[in-house]
Amino acid sequence: MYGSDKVSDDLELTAFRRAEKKYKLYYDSTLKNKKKKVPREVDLSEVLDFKSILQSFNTKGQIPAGIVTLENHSGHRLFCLENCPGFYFIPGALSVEEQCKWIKESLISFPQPPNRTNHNPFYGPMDNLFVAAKEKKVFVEELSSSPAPSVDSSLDPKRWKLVEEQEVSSIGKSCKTISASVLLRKLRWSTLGLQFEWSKRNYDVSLPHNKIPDALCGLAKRLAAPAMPSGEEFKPEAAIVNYFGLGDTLGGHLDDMEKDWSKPIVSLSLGCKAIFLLGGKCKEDPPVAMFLRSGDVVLMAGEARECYHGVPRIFTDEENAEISALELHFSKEDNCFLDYIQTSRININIRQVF
Ligand SMILES: O=C(O)CCC(=O)C(=O)O
Ligand SMILES: [Fe+2]
Repeated sequence: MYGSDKVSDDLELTAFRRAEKKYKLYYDSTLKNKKKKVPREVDLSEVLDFKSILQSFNTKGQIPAGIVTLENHSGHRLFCLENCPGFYFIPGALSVEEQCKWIKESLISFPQPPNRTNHNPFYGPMDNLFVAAKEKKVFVEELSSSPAPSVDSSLDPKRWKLVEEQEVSSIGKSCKTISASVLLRKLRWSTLGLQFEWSKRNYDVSLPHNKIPDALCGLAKRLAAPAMPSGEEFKPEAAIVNYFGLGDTLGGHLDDMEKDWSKPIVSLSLGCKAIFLLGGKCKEDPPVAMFLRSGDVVLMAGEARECYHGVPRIFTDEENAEISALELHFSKEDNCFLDYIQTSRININIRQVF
């Protein structure tokens, strides 16, 4: 494509789409670097950095124009944007211990049935994916003529059996196999509490579900408090856990399937640093880009719930991922968590549905 065509093509895109393109991971393929993929350089100078805003507020009492700050009951500093009422950013709201706890839960217990994941339609409800990946197990398709009825009626009735790596060679070549570690890498979401049905873009209350775990419920209630209508307590009824690997993005969208938009969405960031885009009520409005680091929390309530938002980029390189505290913590534990989080980001967003 000629340069001039590219410019006019870009002008036809919405401002939100242009920002997504600006920050997305692309690789430069120069002749010299045919073998090694080199990420294209991106100008990050316009990305809001609440960590440094917090630092300069704490040291010099300075705050950039258009940003206001307040303190919550646990002494955390919150930042709001003057032109986006209902948006709150709490840098470093979660301690390293809390971050590690929620990373582990996101990998071990949140993808467990009856919670559903992006793997359900193909593989059916899947137990202990993380442990299976750690033990290098392999899923083998069972070629049964009378498959057991599955919990989720939309599922492909094929059933998958977990076997040890060594057993694979003794299984007929006609059976499909896939290693648990590949499936763990391909885990993109799990849903907790009331189950969100992506195909219908709605909650399907008839699907079996567990309540949001008490500890997550308590955390969400505490974090949500500053964004709640006065005198009301947040009721966490559903959560979506997003798993991002290098190159994964979350396109611009609105979360509009909950009944009462005065209630916030409580969004926790874990693992590698990301860029978050907060746009306006239409995609033509230019979005604000900001960094989301492990431990940051975002609340979106009221008008902010009507704003397009998305995640065009995560950073997994040593300099930009900013996960050294997590690495230190996990290096004393199981290597599997360390391996996973070094190239991943997890987002848990908690919602009141009714
Ligand atoms: O990953 C994030 O920070 C945002 C997630 C989000 O917007 C969503 O799941 O609706
Ligand atoms: Fe969202």
